[in-house]
Amino acid sequence: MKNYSEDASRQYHIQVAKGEVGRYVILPGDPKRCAKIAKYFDDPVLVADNREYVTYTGTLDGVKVSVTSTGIGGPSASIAMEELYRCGADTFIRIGTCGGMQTEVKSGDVIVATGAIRMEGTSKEYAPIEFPAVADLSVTNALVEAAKAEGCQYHTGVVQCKDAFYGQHEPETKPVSYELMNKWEAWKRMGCLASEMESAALFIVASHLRVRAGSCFLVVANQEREKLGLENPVVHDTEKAIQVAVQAIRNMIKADQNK
Ligand SMILES: O=P(O)(O)O[C@H]1O[C@H](CO)[C@@H](O)[C@H]1O
Ligand SMILES: O=c1cc[nH]c(=O)[nH]1
Repeated sequence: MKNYSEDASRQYHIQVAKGEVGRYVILPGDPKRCAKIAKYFDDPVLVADNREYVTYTGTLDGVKVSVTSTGIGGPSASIAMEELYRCGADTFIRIGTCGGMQTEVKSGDVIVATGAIRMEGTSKEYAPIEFPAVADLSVTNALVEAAKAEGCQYHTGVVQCKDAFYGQHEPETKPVSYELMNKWEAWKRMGCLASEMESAALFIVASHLRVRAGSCFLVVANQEREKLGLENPVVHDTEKAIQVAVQAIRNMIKADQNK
């Protein structure tokens, strides 16, 4: 593909060059989360800061690792993964925030996604809707092992992805969100744990590129608990979920070294 970047050695959006990232990359949505994640690396260096894409590279257990923010939604997340892949990355862990959907999913809990509902647009430009958005098994196992080791309250299962954040939170005010309102009940009955915005696109792009991807999230709040009058504080501290993602990368490094 033609590279539109002024500096042709750098990817157009993330402004990273080949070799500047490790094969293991943590993907938060929020660019401000990158510095918090890089603090867990040895010798972290800011590689690039362009648009919503902030990248740091350092090491974990002597192995080169990176963090790149993806911004909000599938379009920018897919760009991050495609360009990071061109720079040498092949193992990705998204660490995000989500809204709980099952009553047992509480604010502050951690979710590890095993798959994602493709109610967003980006993944449909990569694969027919029949192809499932599934997390890589080795990354998912590494995340579960990490969640156990970190001693957090965690859940594993399917998450839902959409493009309209306010379609999730105020569907009754948005006529075209009727489809989402109806399907929301079906997803809940099928056990869908939480809603967020990037994993479906990331899992499908990962399948397309034949790379490994998984996701973990902090549950910020749960609108279903709110509706039932159950306790539902808002939690913003992503530190525990970050620690799970970092430990999962360490687990992946170890597993890959023992192959
Ligand atoms: O906290 P991040 O990683 O951005 O993830 C969630 O938060 C944003 C919406 O507030 C969406 O990107 C959603 O997926
Ligand atoms: O409810 C929520 C919280 C975070 N992110 C989402 O997409 N939804």
